[in-house]
Parts: sequence; C-alpha cells; structure tokens
Amino acid sequence: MSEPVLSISHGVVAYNERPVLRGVDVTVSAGEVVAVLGANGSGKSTLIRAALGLVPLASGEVRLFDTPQKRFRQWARVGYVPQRLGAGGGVPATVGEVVAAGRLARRGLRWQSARDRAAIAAAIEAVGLTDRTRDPVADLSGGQQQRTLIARALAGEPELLILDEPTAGVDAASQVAFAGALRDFVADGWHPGGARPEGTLGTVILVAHELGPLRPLITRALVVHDGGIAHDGAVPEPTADHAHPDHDHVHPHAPQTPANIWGDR
Ligand SMILES: Nc1ncnc2c1ncn2[C@@H]1O[C@H](COP(=O)(O)OP(=O)(O)OP(=O)(O)O)[C@@H](O)[C@H]1O
Repeated sequence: MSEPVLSISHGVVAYNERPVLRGVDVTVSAGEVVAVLGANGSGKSTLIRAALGLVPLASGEVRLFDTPQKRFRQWARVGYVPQRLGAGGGVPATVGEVVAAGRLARRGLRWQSARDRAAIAAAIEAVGLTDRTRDPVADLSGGQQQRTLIARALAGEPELLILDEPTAGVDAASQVAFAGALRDFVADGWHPGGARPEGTLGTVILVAHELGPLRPLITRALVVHDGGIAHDGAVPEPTADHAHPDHDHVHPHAPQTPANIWGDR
C-alpha cells in the first residue's frame, strides 16, 4: 500500500452552523485518480476545500502526506485548480507567463533555471498549448484558458493535483488534451524539472459532473450525498435515463435515486 497522500478523519464542515459535511472519512493513496461526484450543492467543493485548508473543519482532522494539515508547510507538493477561475479577465499575461507563475512556489526567489524552464515548457506541452505560449490568455477559448490554469498547476510538479470541475464548459478538444496531461502527470516518469522525486506517482482528486474522456483514467469514485460519502469505489454507471443522449440534465431526482450521484443540474 502506498503512502497516504490525503486523509480526512471524521471531517465536519458547517457554514453558518449548517453542517454540509457530517463526519467524512476518506483516505487517498499515491497514484489514485479520484473523481468526486454528487448532486449540486452536495458538498463536493467543500470536501476538497477542506482538504486544502480553505474552509475550517468544525471537528475531525485532515492530514496531507501524513502530516496534520495545520503543520503542513510543503504546499509546493500540492497543485490546485479552483472552480471556474477566469484566467483571462482582461489581464494581458501570456500563456507562458501564467504557467511560469505556477513554478514560483518551487523556484522561490532565485532566477528561473533551465530546470524551471523545462518544467514550464513540459506543462504547456502536456495540455497541448505549446504553439500558443506567447499569446495573451485573453485571446484563448474558455477551454484553452482552463488548460492554461491546469498547466500552471502542473508547472510546479506537484505530487497531488486537486481540480474543481476542470472540464465544466470546456470544449471536446480541450477535454481530450486535459485527459492526456493527467495521464502524463500520474505516471512516475513525469518530473520534467526534477522537482517531483523520481519514482513518485502523481495523485489526482477532481470534482466532476461529467467525466467524458477522463473516465478511463479514474481509478475510484467518491459520491458525496447527504453530508457523507454515499459510494466509494468504481465509477457508477449512469442510469438508462441519464445515458440517453436527449437527457437534458435539469430534472430533480427522487431522494432514493442513485442517479443523484451524477449531480444533474
Ligand atoms: N462559503 C459558503 N458560505 C455558506 N454556504 C456555503 C458556502 N460555500 C458553499 N456553501 C453551501 O454549502 C453547500 C455545499 O456547497 P459546495 O459548493 O461544496 O457543493 P458542490 O457539491 O461543490 O456544488 P456544485 O456542484 O454546485 O459545485 C451548498 O448548499 C452551498 O450553498
């Protein structure tokens, strides 16, 4: 069994005294690619934000790389792509500059080295944007902007990559490029700038509504429901209704319907 990368024990999170997570237990090991599924508002983002220390636990404990999160200081080992963060936003930065910013936690205050440049170039290549490196991010499509943010996280050569709905609203070509980048990231050979120790598997935790081209990569699905983990195992099959191409993803589900796991809007 490989090293636990993340463990949450009896994790409780409440907003304004309303509990959203009510005693969650999860352990994720190196090399796992975990999809966090669940209905809208079930607490998927809250789960990963709690893992990162972005929301406080009312009780319970989070450990990262076997260190209590409160004492964890090696944040360069963790990459995070938040939900729908617009990388463009009128900022005239180029793809290369945005991705280079993701290397800062590794680089500190020294000059960019050849290894840093190699890691930045490899991250851009991994998401298929090499030919756009010098273009302003604002000129890219939404999917390409999202790929830029993923490359920014990859540039730091993290060991754990946490992504909140990385493919929501992303075009099909970008989803395929992203799936390829994740495959590279998880492989133990991916350490283009030498920061991630050789022989270390990458670990991925991602929130998703639709898995699309990511599906073959997912080794484990966690379904958040009613403040807990309702399912922990293989990716559940969508019900026949959901598999139908005309399914419009707007109807409410009965509480007992396991299809809630697909988080229909
Ligand atoms: N900062 C906050 N303050 C108060 N309530 C919040 C806050 N963030 C989230 N919530 C509420 O907590 C619940 C869980 O939200 P969360 O964003 O974790 O769900 P989610 O499963 O990620 O949803 P979605 O699929 O819509 O992104 C929701 O009812 C949401 O309204």
